[in-house]
Amino acid sequence: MVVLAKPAALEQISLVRSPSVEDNFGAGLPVVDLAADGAAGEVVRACERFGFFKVVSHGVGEGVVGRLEAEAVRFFASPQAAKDAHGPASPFGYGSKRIGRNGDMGWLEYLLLAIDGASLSRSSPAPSSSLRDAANKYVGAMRGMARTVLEMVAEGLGVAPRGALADMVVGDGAASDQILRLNHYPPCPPLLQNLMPNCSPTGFGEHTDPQLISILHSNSTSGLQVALHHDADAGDHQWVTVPPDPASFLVIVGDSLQVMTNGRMRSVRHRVVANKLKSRVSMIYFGGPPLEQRIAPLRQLLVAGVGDGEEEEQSRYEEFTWGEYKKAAYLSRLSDNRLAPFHRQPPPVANPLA
Ligand SMILES: C=C1C[C@]23C[C@@]1(O)CC[C@H]2[C@@]12CC[C@H](O)[C@@](C)(C(=O)O1)[C@H]2[C@@H]3C(=O)O
Ligand SMILES: O=C(O)CCC(=O)C(=O)O
Ligand SMILES: [Fe+2]
Repeated sequence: MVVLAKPAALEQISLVRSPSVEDNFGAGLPVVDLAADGAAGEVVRACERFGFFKVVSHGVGEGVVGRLEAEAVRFFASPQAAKDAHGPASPFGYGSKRIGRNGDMGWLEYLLLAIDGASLSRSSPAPSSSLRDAANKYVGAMRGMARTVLEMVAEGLGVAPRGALADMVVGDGAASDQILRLNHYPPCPPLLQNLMPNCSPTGFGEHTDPQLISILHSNSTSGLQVALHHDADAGDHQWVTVPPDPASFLVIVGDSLQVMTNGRMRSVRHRVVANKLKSRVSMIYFGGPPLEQRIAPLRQLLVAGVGDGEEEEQSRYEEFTWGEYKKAAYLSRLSDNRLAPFHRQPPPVANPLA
């Protein structure tokens, strides 16, 4: 028997089947033109069916994106010692391979930056003033897009006021919990390709994002896969590659939005597989509410369509605050189903024979 040993650099990083063109999302990829009439309905449909969508006509200038991406590339290309000076990530700062503090590993390096209001937090310093300036402009653009999308979610669901969700994340007075993440996935090491040509290292293991929404941009290197929904929780899912498009963004539904819509919208499981030939660089804005925000279904969704004498829809989740959920999330492994402990048991069905 021939036993193939993984290259040492990849120890503890799981391998997955290398994606092929057949795994690509084809014409069914949900795309929303944010400037089109009826966009709010399209946003809701995509979030309910897939838990994510691609955004075009977003109005974010190429320069804003290009400048931060160039800063990220420059930072990741700097000497290891210079990068390590900004780490280890705990959770903010520079991290390499280690994701979170519970043993998850990936073929990537990253910079996790806290956001305070409309700009980077002074308490988790950026590596340079030029990166900070570029990141602040980018964060401004992401906050604008988060507002537009969350207002469309409210409008499309018939929830008033339009700002009910958006204000939690980007409201003027809200001490919301936002994060900016810059990821760099080097190409798969040639040694592994020679040994196991059909396998690729996991860049970022499968997970759902805990916040309300995430807005993701990547360069033109593929790697992101989403689990097609039907029974993702039961482990019965198909990984589909989302073709990269640097001119667009992806909006991803997070666990908190799933709860606030009482499960109508589903947080989508996603992962990144390292590319065989090229580096992938991604930049993600995570929009979470203030720590004390109650995460529970929006009342108007529970009573919508309830007639006289009818009972309103029950929440499918135990109540919690974002602070409580975040604490539990950061104690969990990446692939855990973080909402499972908060699911309410369905009420017992009355026994007709009793
Ligand atoms: C393993 C982990 C990394 C993570 C915190 C966690 O314990 C579980 C959730 C992970 C995640 C996924 C989305 C974002 O990338 C992230 C910053 C977040 O808020 O939750 C990461 C966390 C992290 O990398 O620290
Ligand atoms: O890098 C990517 O494309 C996705 C990363 C991701 O899912 C995350 O940082 O939560
Ligand atoms: Fe994610």
